[in-house]
Amino acid sequence: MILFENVSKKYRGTQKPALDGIDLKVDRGEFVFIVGASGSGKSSCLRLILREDLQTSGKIHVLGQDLSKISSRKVPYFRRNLGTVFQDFRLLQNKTVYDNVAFTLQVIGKSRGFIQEAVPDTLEMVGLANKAKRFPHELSGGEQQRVAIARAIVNKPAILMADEPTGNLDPATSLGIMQLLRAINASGTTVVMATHEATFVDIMQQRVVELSQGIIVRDEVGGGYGETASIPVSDLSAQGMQVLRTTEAVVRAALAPEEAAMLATIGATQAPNDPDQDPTPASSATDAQATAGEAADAAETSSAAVAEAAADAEAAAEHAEQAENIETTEAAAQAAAQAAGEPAVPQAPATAAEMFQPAAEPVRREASVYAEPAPFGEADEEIDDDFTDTRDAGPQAKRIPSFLDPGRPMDAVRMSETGNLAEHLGLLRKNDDETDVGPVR
Ligand SMILES: Nc1ncnc2c1ncn2[C@@H]1O[C@H](COP(=O)(O)OP(=O)(O)OP(=O)(O)O)[C@@H](O)[C@H]1O
Repeated sequence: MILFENVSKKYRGTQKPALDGIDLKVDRGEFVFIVGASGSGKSSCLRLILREDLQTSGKIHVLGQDLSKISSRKVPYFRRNLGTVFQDFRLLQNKTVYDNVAFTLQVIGKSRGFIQEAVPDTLEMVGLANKAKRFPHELSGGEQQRVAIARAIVNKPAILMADEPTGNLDPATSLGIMQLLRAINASGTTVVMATHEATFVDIMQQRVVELSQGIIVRDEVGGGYGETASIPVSDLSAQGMQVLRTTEAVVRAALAPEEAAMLATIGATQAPNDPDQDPTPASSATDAQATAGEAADAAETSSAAVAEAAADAEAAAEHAEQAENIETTEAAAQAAAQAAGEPAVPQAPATAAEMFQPAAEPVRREASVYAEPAPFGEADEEIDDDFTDTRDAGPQAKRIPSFLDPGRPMDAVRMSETGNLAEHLGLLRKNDDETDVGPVR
């Protein structure tokens, strides 16, 4: 689906290439994080995939097309198959939420009937059905990013590219955005996301491609953010470590209600401990009711874990004033407050059960049904790409995210207390002089 062969990119007037001999293959349905310190080449990589720029050498194929052979005239057609989301949302300020999303379809000449159906469906999916008439300045940052995501997916792209989509958002809001991206991926869309958000990368356990000075230094399935892309561990005080751990504990705990709902849904439809099976909706009204009831029960149970994590985070936040080089204190406290007093994910589109139902059948039928994109040029004969296949057979489409795996223990707070999280994050390593100065988590 995306293939880089020995790709280099050198900008005019620069000494070193931004990308230096990159080989990368992304298959249909994958969720890939691209991580790395600032300036490592993440955005350059995304820009090449989008054909916003051309490589200096090497070959790039996306959706079966050799990008260097697509004429400028055909580039807009090519891009119809790619959705893009950026850190700064890039919404049209003088248009309503509805019109921002509809505009994408109007530009490419979709019929009014199609637009009238697709836009509400997509807004429903991102949880903004009731904000269709609002203008961007009337929305929170998280809501604006949801509009941007709706705009990116309304034309059912094969690939969703996200460049630091949570960069301007607080942890709790970011969590909702990540859940949304995960649901979109679960419906079959390939997601490629450049990010500095170590916590989410660690938790989601998807494929991680790490860049350092334009070179891929790691390509790992189910990886974490990695130390070289993170803060220098040696700089962390004990209190700082505690905050770091607690932040992840809070995020995990905040996920718990949804996990519980997911598990209840899965439990109603498939054998436990079988993460390879796709969750499918309940087969009858009775089943659906039972599932909803179980989800509610499970969510209630898990709220205790949320409260516990919140208390833990508040305690950590008190200590964190002394922690140098750590700016996550406020974020941890915010997440704690969210977890303690409000629904765990205030920006989430709906209840946990509703959130995950679209990832199964309804999404494929409605806003996330990814029809075959219209052809935009001659097919590349060299590459036997799966561009025209149906979308729901991707590897991730059949996979439950690993942290929702019923077989995986999920006592995040306990993990935090016992130091297992630190181990998971690689924070127990001593004398690590390989770390790069990256973003503060
Ligand atoms: N248009 C440009 N002209 C010249 N140099 C550029 C240009 N764009 C990027 N670079 C350089 O290429 C290198 C990689 O930049 P890139 O934006 O891809 O990194 P990044 O990993 O996305 O960084 P960040 O996380 O800060 O966004 C950097 O050294 C940057 O200065």
